[in-house]
Amino acid sequence: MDKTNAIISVKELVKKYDDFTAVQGISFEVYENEIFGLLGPNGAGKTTTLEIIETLREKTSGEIIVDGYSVDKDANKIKRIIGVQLQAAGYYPNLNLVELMELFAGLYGVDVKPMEMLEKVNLQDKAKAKYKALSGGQKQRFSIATTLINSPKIIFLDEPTTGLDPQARRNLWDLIIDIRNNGTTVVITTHYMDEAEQLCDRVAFVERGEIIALDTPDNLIDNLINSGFERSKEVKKANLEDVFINLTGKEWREDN
Ligand SMILES: Nc1ncnc2c1ncn2[C@@H]1O[C@H](COP(=O)(O)OP(=O)(O)OP(=O)(O)O)[C@@H](O)[C@H]1O
Repeated sequence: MDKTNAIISVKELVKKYDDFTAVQGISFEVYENEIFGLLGPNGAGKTTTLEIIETLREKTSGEIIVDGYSVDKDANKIKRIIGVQLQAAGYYPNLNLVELMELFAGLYGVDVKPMEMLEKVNLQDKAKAKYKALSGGQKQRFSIATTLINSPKIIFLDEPTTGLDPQARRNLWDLIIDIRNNGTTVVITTHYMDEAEQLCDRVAFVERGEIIALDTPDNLIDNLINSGFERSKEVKKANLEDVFINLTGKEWREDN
């Protein structure tokens, strides 16, 4: 696995909404086959940046290359090699999961076996269930399965675990790691720092449209400690989430 081959290259990206500059000339690379996290406060510019890379939003200036293709010249080629989560509103609530998979496969013009796609995200038992009858975790897993329909080289996940219980989050982490291990690059945004620490090979912190740090979670934490940082409270060897998982188990559950 060549970790230093850039599959996404963003140079001096600027996005203005009228006179407000949401993205202020950021540059970064995402390496092939890594899980890359975009972190930062609400309104920092993460979704804007992702949607410009996904060719869904126009940039103001800058250069973006995705797997050798420029967003300016080859947006359609980029669309073919990426997977993007749809907003839930895009799912017809009265179709079952197999029917929805067939619909999406038709839209992409690819031939996939719906059951195989559902198996990838452990939803084979829900094949005949309607989307609206799924739990929050199952909905997220289904939407991740739809990103894989066109066998993409890169998938983009915008806050995929927001609102999920601890087990469902961990199941989703395992799933995302599996997807990476099978050769797909993953770009993810999250507001959960424990999640970024567990999941991401590298993270970029975005603040007011600028990248203020970019490194592996380990290096960022070590740098902070080396600068003399100490937590104000002694950290115990377990936290309340460990208690939750210990009490309720961490295996796949019917409803998460
Ligand atoms: N279509 C738009 N028109 C005007 N301003 C916008 C538009 N979309 C986003 N913005 C503004 O751009 C800034 C960045 O928004 P963006 O959604 O990219 O942030 P974010 O980092 O993804 O935030 P969150 O964590 O809340 O999802 C915000 O101030 C937002 O209000």
